[in-house]
Amino acid sequence: MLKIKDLHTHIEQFHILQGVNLEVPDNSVTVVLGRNGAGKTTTIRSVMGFYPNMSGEILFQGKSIAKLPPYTVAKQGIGYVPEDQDIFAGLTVEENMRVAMRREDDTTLERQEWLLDLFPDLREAWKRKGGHLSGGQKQMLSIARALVNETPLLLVDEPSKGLAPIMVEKVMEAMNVIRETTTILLVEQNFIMASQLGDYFYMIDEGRTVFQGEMQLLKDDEVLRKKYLGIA
Ligand SMILES: Nc1ncnc2c1ncn2[C@@H]1O[C@H](COP(=O)(O)OP(=O)(O)OP(=O)(O)O)[C@@H](O)[C@H]1O
Repeated sequence: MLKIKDLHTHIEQFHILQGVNLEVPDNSVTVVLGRNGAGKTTTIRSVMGFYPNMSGEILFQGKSIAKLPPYTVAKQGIGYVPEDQDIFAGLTVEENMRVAMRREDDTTLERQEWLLDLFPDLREAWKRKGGHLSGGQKQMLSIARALVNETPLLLVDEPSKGLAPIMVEKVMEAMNVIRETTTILLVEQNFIMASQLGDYFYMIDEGRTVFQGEMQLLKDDEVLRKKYLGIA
C-alpha cells in the first residue's frame, strides 16, 4: 500500500529525517515507534507532503506521491489524523463532518452513518461545537473526518495522547473495526495500544529506521524495547 525509501527531510536548516525506510502492507496495521523527537511525526507529515524539502521515494499503491502537496495526497485516498486533531472549534460536529466531505453523495452519507455507529459519542454530540467536546470526542471526530471519504490508507498520529483510559479503550475498539476495511499506519507511544493493534512495527531513532519486524518480535524482546523505547 505504502513504500518509503531512503526518506530525508529537512526542516529549515535541520536535517531531521536521515534515511527512513518503511513499508505498509495492504490490510495491515503498521506501527511507527521510537522515543520523543525520533522523527515519527515528521515521517507521517512527509508522506502527507508538508515538507517540500525532502528526498527519497514515497509510493502509494505503486504511484509516486513524493513532493505532492497535502490536498493532492489526501485526494489520492490517504486520510490523516494529526497529533493535535484538526477539528474546527467553532463548527458543530455535523458541520465538521460536512466540511470534510469531498462529495455529499449516498456513498459518503453511508460512510458517515457507519462512522456514527462506530462512535456513538459523536452522534450524541452531533449539534455540539467542536470546541466544547472532550479530548476523546475530538479524537473521534478527527478520525471520523479522515475516514468519511474513500480512504484505503489511514495515517494516525498518537491517537491515545492525553486521553482518559476509558477513551483510549473506545478509540482502540474503533480502530479494531476500522482495520477490517482500511490499511493503517499508526504512530503510537502507548505500547499496550501499539502492540494490541499492530501487525508490524518500525523503530525510528534519530531520524532513521533502525529496526523492523512483526509486532510479536517486539512483544517478546524486552531488551529491544528497553533500548529504543525505554520500557520493559
Ligand atoms: N518545525 C520544526 N523546526 C525545527 N525542528 C523541528 C521542527 N519540527 C520537528 N523538529 C525536530 O525534529 C525532530 C523530530 O520531531 P518529530 O515530531 O518528528 O518527533 P516524534 O518522534 O514524533 O516525537 P514526539 O513523540 O515527541 O512527537 C525533533 O528533534 C524535533 O525537535
